[in-house]
Amino acid sequence: IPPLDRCHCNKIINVIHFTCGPGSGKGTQCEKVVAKYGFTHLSSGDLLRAEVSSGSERGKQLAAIMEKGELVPLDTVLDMIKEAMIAKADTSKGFLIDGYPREVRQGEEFEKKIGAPSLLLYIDAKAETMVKRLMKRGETSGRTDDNEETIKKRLDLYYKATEPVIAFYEGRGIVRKIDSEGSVDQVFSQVAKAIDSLK
Ligand SMILES: Nc1nc2c(ncn2[C@@H]2O[C@H](COP(=O)(O)OP(=O)(O)O)[C@@H](O)[C@H]2O)c(=O)[nH]1
Ligand SMILES: Nc1ncnc2c1ncn2[C@@H]1O[C@H](COP(=O)(O)OP(=O)(O)O)[C@@H](O)[C@H]1O
Ligand SMILES: [Mg+2]
Repeated sequence: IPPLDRCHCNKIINVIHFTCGPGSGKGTQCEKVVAKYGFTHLSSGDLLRAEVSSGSERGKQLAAIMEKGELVPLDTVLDMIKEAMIAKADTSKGFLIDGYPREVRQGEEFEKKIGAPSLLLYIDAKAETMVKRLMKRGETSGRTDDNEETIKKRLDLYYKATEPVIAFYEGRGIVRKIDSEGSVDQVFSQVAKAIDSLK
């Protein structure tokens, strides 16, 4: 995929990363942000699951990694996001990148190849809250990674690889920490306040 040419880069406005734990409510909150602000929601997990359901050879390799709760190769997920952003660059009001970065070097690569984020939203949820929500979601999601064993691995990976991302961006003053222990609407009002602070 060609690097983002200058004109596309100029159009990549307002990149907001949603970087928080599995089951913290990223997907739920992104849906509400899209409804209110019209941003383009790109979920790394959804892009990967689409590749898996295409039945491609690459999809099979990705499925094997995802069901173990491990990270897929950086270039794979970054290229998917970049491709999706280029496709929408001309009309997008801003990008909500859900589930990326999941480790510091993903953030660094994103900035090299696409651009710097304006905001990093971090929903702070207790481990037991995330487990409870994912187990509940697993009853209907049909996802191969919403089971007790994989959830535990995803949480371990989150604390080891993803939480350092928050500290990495904290230094730049673009992190907004959201308390997850309220209702979906209470969480969303904090998310909206953080986005409104961008204006
Ligand atoms: N009780 C409760 N459940 C929530 C809340 N936000 C999301 N959920 C549920 O928790 C599960 C995980 O939410 P999701 O948005 O998929 O989180 P993600 O894994 O971070 O993308 C889903 O079943 C949601 O319906 C919340 O604020 N309160
Ligand atoms: N940025 C990423 N880097 C590497 N792997 C990823 C990334 N985003 C998603 N994945 C893979 O897809 C799986 C599901 O991600 P996602 O749908 O964001 O989960 P959730 O919404 O439950 O937090 C992850 O456990 C991981 O295997
Ligand atoms: Mg999600």
